Amino acid sequence: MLTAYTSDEIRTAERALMALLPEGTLMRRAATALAVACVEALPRVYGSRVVLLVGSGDNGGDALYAGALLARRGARVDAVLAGKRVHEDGLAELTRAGGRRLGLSQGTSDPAVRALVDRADVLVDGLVGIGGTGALREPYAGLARLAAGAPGVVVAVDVPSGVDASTGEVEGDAVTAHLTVTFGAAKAGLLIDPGASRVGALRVAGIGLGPYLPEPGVVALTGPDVAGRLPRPGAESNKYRRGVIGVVAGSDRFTGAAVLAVAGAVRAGAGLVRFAGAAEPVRQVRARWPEAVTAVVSPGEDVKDVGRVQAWVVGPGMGTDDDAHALAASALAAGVPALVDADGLTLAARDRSLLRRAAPTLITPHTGELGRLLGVPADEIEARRLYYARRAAAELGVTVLLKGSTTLVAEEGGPVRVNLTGTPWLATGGTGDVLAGIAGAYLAGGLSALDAASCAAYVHGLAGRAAAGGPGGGEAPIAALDIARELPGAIRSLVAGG
Ligand SMILES: NC(=O)C1=CN([C@@H]2O[C@H](COP(=O)(O)OP(=O)(O)OC[C@H]3O[C@@H](n4cnc5c(N)ncnc54)[C@H](O)[C@@H]3O)[C@@H](O)[C@H]2O)[C@@H](O)CC1
Ligand SMILES: [K+]
Repeated sequence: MLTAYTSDEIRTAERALMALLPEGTLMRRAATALAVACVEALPRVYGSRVVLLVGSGDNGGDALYAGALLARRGARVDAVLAGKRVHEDGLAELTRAGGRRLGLSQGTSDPAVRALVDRADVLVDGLVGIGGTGALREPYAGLARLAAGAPGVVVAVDVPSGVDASTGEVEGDAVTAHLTVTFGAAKAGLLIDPGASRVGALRVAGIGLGPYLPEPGVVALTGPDVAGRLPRPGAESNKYRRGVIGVVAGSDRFTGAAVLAVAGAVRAGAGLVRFAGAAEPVRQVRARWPEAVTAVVSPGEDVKDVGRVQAWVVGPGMGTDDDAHALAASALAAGVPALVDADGLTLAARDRSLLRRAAPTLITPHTGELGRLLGVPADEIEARRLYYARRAAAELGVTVLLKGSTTLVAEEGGPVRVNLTGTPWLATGGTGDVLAGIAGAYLAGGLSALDAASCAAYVHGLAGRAAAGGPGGGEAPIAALDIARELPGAIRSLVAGG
């Protein structure tokens, strides 16, 4: 499991470790790791051009010491000093190694600065790290904008400047890096969008913090973590033991959501899928998925009559009228785990009592749906994903899988799980319905809501990548059913450790 921390947690651990080491040891460790990363990013060090954007704190100090190491190996190193202060020992070290310095007396539009940035093979962002607060101020903001047009490799020191290391929030301008070398442990903000998309490749450089770190507030499951959690049939299994999932989805107007949710459930390995809905989606599910047991439910009928179910998925494409409400309410009245998605969430935004259940409840909103549930604009949720995922879990008393650029799974009192698989091509209609089916199958298979949600997001992301990828490399658009098709292969390779 990958663990990630806030700036304060990192600082506390650093202080504890620093107290035991000679002064400057940690910075030298950090700078060495940074220099190694720069060396690896360059075709050759000797004669290459390295430009350091140096802020006034220790983040700038790291850049200066790393610059000194690169200068000693024959790189031409220029430091652009952006702050009112500078790490004096670091600057002295760079100067001794033959590096040069440039002030910003003429501001960030200084042609000399622009020329340096334009010709840099590697641009090192040492403006701010975990000491950054709020939006980048000038002249740092101007340098971040300049870095955006840099033709060379942009390497961020600890954190891309402008990204909140604790949350991933980005208030103003921020550096977009090709590579981020972060020290001691991952920071939560490097894993969560919008910050995560500024990070590029992430390298965690050990500096010995491990024993001093607290329980993490943010974690990410790795392949083996997911493989070890997935329900797997044993010799004693039968379809009922493996988990019967009930799906309430689709309507006479929207039939595709029903087919897709059932596809996810079947392909994720549910023992049995029971589908309950209006006549037209039932017809379509039957035609596409003969494995599913279907029942037409007329308005006013109770879904409990369709047979035994170990977890319900309620919502995709079911509509939001009174009949849909009654149907959702009858499924959610069951004392088994339930997943509420899509139209089910719109219904719950109007009538929160739908989510007040004794059995585990997992909701799978995108930012718009969560916005309606919490009464907050969607773009506000997009900007502060970690905060709102946690808040929703606490306020609604449910497990929350917040979909989007980085999927988060939050439950009150525990660390938030970030999903690291996926591809931007997944942002297309119907993929959420497949995800609901997968997570529902895992709930029915006995996983907790937290594990069902995070394992489903992981395999859904893997299958999405497989669907988008081709034999020649690169990625192409995908359709939601492609994800269901790729699920068995994705799960097979995951379980095999591939
Ligand atoms: N503490 C330690 O033991 C270690 C720290 N290291 C480095 O030290 C960094 C933290 O150093 P600092 O605590 O000095 O903090 P930073 O260097 O991250 O930033 C603080 C400086 O940036 C300015 N600043 C903050 N927010 C700003 C904004 N929005 N716009 C413009 N300027 C802003 C502050 O006025 C202050 O001068 C880490 O990220 C890491 O790079 C590493 O050397 C490893 C060891
Ligand atoms: K930085």
